[in-house]
Amino acid sequence: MASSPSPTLKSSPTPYPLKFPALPLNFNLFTNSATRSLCLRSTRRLSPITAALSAAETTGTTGTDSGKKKPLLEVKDLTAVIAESKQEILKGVNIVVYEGEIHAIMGKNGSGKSTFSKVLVGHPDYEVTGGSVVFKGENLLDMEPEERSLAGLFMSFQTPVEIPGVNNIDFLNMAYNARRRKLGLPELGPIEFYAYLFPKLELVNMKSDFLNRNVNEGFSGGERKRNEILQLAVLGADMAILDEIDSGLDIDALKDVAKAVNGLLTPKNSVLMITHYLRLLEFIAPTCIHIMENGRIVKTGDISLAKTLEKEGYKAISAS
Ligand SMILES: Nc1ncnc2c1ncn2[C@@H]1O[C@H](COP(=O)(O)OP(=O)(O)OP(=O)(O)O)[C@@H](O)[C@H]1O
Repeated sequence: MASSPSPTLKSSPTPYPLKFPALPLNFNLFTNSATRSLCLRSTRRLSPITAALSAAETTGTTGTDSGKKKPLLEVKDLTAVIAESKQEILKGVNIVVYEGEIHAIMGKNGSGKSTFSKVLVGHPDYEVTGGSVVFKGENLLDMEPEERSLAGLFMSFQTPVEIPGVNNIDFLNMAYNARRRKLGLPELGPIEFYAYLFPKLELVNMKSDFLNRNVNEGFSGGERKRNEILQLAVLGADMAILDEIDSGLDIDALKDVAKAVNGLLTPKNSVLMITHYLRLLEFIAPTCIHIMENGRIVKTGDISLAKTLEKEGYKAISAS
């Protein structure tokens, strides 16, 4: 993202062993105009850099019209089952995320939000049974999980995993260098890497002690979340999927994480975040909020949807 030298980096070398099934997909791009019109794209709160670039856009100095943004992620009629039991969880998800946008997915427990994000990154627990996913113009479903992350997809999991015996800085250095190798760039040695890493630590307001601890081992819930954002800051992404990044965070940590995410935003990258609470959305202003119910997005709107939810609960907006 903004502070990363490379815009398309991987969250963690998650070596999912299973091959994702290739599907007969329609490669045509599509526009979900109904969803677009329900989002308040003009009211997104922007980071200072983004705001400056957007201001330049409106005065025409960059030559890019924000109305002509490219779609980054296009999901059409996506259905998926649990690989083992074949139970259908996603029952036709439709969503389009354009460059520079922040989308939030909310929904009752068990509605399919995490499953959707895990299907996007190619988690082997799920099998896609229909629909299409186009990421940066390419068929995402045809890519291996590692290729997806190399293509610029980052996912911060709801429960970040521990990696015993591997310390944080070595892990980050290894993952970052793996990415540089893929890009044909020289690897960074420990000293150079530390110089690159240090400002990212400041960005997430994380103490350097955490670098020498094993990845997530003994980390509190909040520290794990902060560490996930550190990985995002180090590795970068075109699209960051943040699954309940706010859970377990105290108010100061929430502000730090939100500030870090906002600081990583550029007009070119996007965030898809899953949350239950309005409070995160007050710090990271979303372009659109989608409500997921029973494996489908049943409503799309602006921040007022989250405010209604907070006040009245899901009965106020339920489709059923
Ligand atoms: N690997 C799995 N094995 C068995 N059931 C699963 C699996 N993955 C998802 N499910 C089931 O699918 C449904 C959707 O789960 P998912 O985690 O996507 O919901 P969610 O909307 O993210 O919920 P929450 O808000 O509680 O995190 C749930 O009923 C869950 O138990």
